[in-house]
Amino acid sequence: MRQEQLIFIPAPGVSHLVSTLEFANRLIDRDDRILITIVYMKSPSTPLAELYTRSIADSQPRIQLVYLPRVDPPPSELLNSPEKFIYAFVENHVPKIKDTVRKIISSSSNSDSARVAALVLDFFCLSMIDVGTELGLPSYLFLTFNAGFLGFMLHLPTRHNQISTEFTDSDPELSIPGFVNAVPPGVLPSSVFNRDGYSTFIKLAKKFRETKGIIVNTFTEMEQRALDSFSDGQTPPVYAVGPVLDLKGPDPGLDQAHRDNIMKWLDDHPPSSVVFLCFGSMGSFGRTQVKEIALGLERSGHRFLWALRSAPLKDIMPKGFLERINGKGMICYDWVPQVEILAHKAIGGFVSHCGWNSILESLWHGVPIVTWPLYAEQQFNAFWMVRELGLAVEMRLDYRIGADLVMSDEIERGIRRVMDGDNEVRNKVKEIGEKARKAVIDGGSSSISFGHLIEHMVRQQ
Ligand SMILES: O=c1ccn([C@@H]2O[C@H](COP(=O)(O)OP(=O)(O)O[C@H]3O[C@H](CO)[C@@H](O)[C@H](O)[C@H]3O)[C@@H](O)[C@H]2O)c(=O)[nH]1
Repeated sequence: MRQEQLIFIPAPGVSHLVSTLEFANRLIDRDDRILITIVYMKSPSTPLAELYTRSIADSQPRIQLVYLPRVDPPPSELLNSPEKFIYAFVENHVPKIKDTVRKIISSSSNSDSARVAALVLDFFCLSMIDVGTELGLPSYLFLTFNAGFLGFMLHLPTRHNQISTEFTDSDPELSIPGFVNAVPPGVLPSSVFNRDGYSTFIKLAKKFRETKGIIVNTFTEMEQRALDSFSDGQTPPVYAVGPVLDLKGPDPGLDQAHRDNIMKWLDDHPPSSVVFLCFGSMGSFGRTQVKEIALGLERSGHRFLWALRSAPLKDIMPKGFLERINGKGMICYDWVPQVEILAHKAIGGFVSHCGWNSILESLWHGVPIVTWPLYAEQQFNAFWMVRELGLAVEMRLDYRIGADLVMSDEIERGIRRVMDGDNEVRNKVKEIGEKARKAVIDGGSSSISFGHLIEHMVRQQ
């Protein structure tokens, strides 16, 4: 049996790795011929991502991890800017590693018993498609975002042909094939309002159609309309293979006592009575916003589990807050086992920044979200879930980190809306969660799509 090697080039953040590595595992489970090489970019700022990637590679002999040598990082003023991060990564970092990646791929020799079949690229690494082309290898995009966002990316070059400058707040709403509603510019990623960020988006968007296929972490039952719009004869085949979730969570080193403490606390509360607040791998707030959240939580009267993810801020909490919430609320200053928490029956709602993994994990467990997007494509995701799919309730759709404060009364209203609101969204979320589980089992839509993808990837040469 000839082995088929796939070379994955993921972005180094944990939230991109979590679905990418789970996808790699599923490919291996599905097909004995497949071997996977992960080309890993070490970064001192992502120790958890490295630990997680190592643990996956250690547990699966058919996944090989190749570390790229460190290169000088892009200037920190670019890396730390939400508008310029994509420009910094794509235009400054990726070019510095291209040669090494080319060498790694070239040295992954083809033989009678094994061949390199394809590259699997993250959105942020899509310009590596040039390396694939030089070496005569097909490239696939593994998109860690949703099909709605894919629709936006595929539409960008059309918009660019008419208006070739970055977006502005006064731009008209966008009409995108496959969308019910026009898209207000306020929900687009902040990078597209910046000249450099916009040019990077256009560059990447043009590459989408050069891929051999686009793999999306979604499922047909949820995003049928958007997915149908890609059968336009111009878009490469799109494979909806999700939800691709690691239900154990991307945190192999998490302290067991911390985990147990949270789970024990949840065990003491009635079903669907606790609202969970967590803002992804990087989301945190300044002191004044933290105080408003505390006030909003208290006024809502609901039990809560709040992943605050910053040093204990006892001095800025409202006076007497920590004593008053005793027993009714739990604040965690550290990473929490989010997937396990969402699976707990005590959780009744989720205040989320709308990262795509968080959304999928929440739907999977039938927990409705109230939207509080912060950066990246999260505003778009909030719009998509609330306005297009009716699968979340709105606190904010277009909030951006560092913008105005979200005041306690708005937070209180948002929490009440998700915890006490009518059951329409909750029921829809439960239903779609069941459909998600069916999609990935044998004969389900994503499982079938997965099969087509493997055929395409390993039989096409
Ligand atoms: O305390 C925590 C915080 C996060 N997580 C997990 O970390 C992942 C976070 O992923 P996601 O919800 O997608 O959020 P981000 O970390 O913000 O993800 C980035 O990557 C996503 C996928 O590409 C994008 O949708 C987001 O906008 C982008 O910010 C999820 O698996 C969470 O379960 C935990 O387990 N515990």
